[in-house]
Amino acid sequence: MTVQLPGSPPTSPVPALALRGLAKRFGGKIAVDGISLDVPSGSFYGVVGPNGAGKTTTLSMATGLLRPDFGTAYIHGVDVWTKPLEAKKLMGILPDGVRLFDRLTGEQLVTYAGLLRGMDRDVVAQRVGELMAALDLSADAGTLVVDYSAGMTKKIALASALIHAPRLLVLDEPFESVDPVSAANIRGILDNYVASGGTVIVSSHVMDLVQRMCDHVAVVAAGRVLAAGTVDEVRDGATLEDRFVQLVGGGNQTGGLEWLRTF
Ligand SMILES: Nc1ncnc2c1ncn2[C@@H]1O[C@H](COP(=O)(O)OP(=O)(O)OP(=O)(O)O)[C@@H](O)[C@H]1O
Repeated sequence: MTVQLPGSPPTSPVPALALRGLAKRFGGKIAVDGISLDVPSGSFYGVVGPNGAGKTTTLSMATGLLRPDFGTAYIHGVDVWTKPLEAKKLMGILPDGVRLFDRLTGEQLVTYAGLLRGMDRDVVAQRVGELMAALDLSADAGTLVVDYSAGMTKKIALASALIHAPRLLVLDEPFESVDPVSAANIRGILDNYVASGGTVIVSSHVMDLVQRMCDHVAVVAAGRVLAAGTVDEVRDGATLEDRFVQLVGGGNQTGGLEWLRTF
């Protein structure tokens, strides 16, 4: 991946996701401060950054969930904000913290996601069964989503994002609350998906996971891209975690809080 200048069109070959000068302000707070980058087609791309860095805001603008103040996003060359229907067909999204229709059962929710995409009912039924089995949710297919645990909710939302076999998957914190066995299952599904030409973008705080799982990474802080490229380019001989701390700053702020040692 390369960082692009704001305003320049997507390069050839067409990236799976191209961001151009994205910016967003909430009141007096600049959440995203002009982010431009290309995510190559077929890459497994990590987006990392400290809390409040602007990752969710950037991914929301990239996927048509939040209108940018400036800039735009292209999915496989299709402008998300001028051709939203065409762009949305190309992607599956696992948003962070967005409410699901949780009065449906898990099976109904994923079926609904497929039918909303205009898919054939028989194809949907077959894929729902396969997805529930792959994500170890078959036994809870008939349980209301409102009664799912946090990890099960993540998995059913992921199934809903996968049902139409999109070319690009954008997953905000897909492993949060997910147990290690399920996380390994999900990683296996995503690895196969990338191996067959799909593109995955994940945001995560777990550097070790990103280093092992992704081939590209962008480090975002204070609404800007601090570094982006292949994981090996960005970590530059160090671990991704050490490089992250170096880039973002902070580190050992363990002074103070003496009162915590007074019991
Ligand atoms: N709807 C909103 N209204 C006001 N401020 C917001 C809103 N959404 C995000 N922000 C602010 O924008 C900044 C970026 O938030 P964002 O959620 O994009 O960060 P993040 O990198 O995803 O953080 P985290 O890793 O903690 O999930 C933060 O300062 C946050 O408080």
